[in-house]
Amino acid sequence: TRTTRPQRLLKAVQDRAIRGNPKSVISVIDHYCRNQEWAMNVGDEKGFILDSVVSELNPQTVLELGTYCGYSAVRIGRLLHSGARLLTLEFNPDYAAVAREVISWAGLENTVQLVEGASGDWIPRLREHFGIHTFDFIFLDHWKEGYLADIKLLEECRLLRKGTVLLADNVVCPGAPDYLEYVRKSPLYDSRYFKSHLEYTKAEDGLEKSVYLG
Ligand SMILES: CCc1ncnc2c1ncn2[C@@H]1O[C@H](/C=C/CNC(=O)c2cc(-c3ccc(F)cc3)cc(O)c2O)[C@@H](O)[C@H]1O
Ligand SMILES: [Mg+2]
Repeated sequence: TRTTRPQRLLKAVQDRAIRGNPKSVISVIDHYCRNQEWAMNVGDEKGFILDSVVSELNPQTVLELGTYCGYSAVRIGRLLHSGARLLTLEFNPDYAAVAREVISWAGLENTVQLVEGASGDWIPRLREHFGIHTFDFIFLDHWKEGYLADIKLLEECRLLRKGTVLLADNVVCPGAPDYLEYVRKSPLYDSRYFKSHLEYTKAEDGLEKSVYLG
């Protein structure tokens, strides 16, 4: 049977990237997705904005919603300092299997932990299961209609603290209108839009950065 898109992306990483070198894993995926087969990674242009937010914050505890092939987990994980941890949630077992390989090829298996399952099931259990108190940084890149429910659940579970930064991908394309309205109207957040482009294309897209005011 045919391979899947994520499996073909993984093969490109294994064939072309240098083991243990996150930078080469990132550039191989970007080159492959720009020149051979598009995939819904945050990509290099929005990825540069993601890098600057993470580098400025220097977070110790990070949560990612929606691992897919692990591109943004590698992007974020490579910037974390020793002792810092990224938990990434992915409910599709096939995507999770590919992402584990990509994360391992980048040599980030001790920094990035992939947890298989639905965000709504796992968020209420993160404290007791992983000893997490609160998150410093959260990257939202899963189903766009799930963003709003998950940010409210994170509030309810008290996993946000004064200054927690949430960064949401695709707030223009495909769009997350209910999430945008919420974070921009709520007095709990200080929100701003970083205009960019949809990965590997000229279409507009952007990231919404929201700081929880607590
Ligand atoms: C149940 C909660 C829950 N819990 C845990 N994991 C979950 C989950 N819900 C989903 N997942 C996983 O997350 C990833 C989904 C990501 C969804 N992303 C886009 O749809 C998207 C689309 C475009 C675009 C496509 C086509 C265009 F023409 C334009 C733009 C561009 C982008 O950057 C995009 O991120 C997959 O791995 C899911 O298995
Ligand atoms: Mg995305």
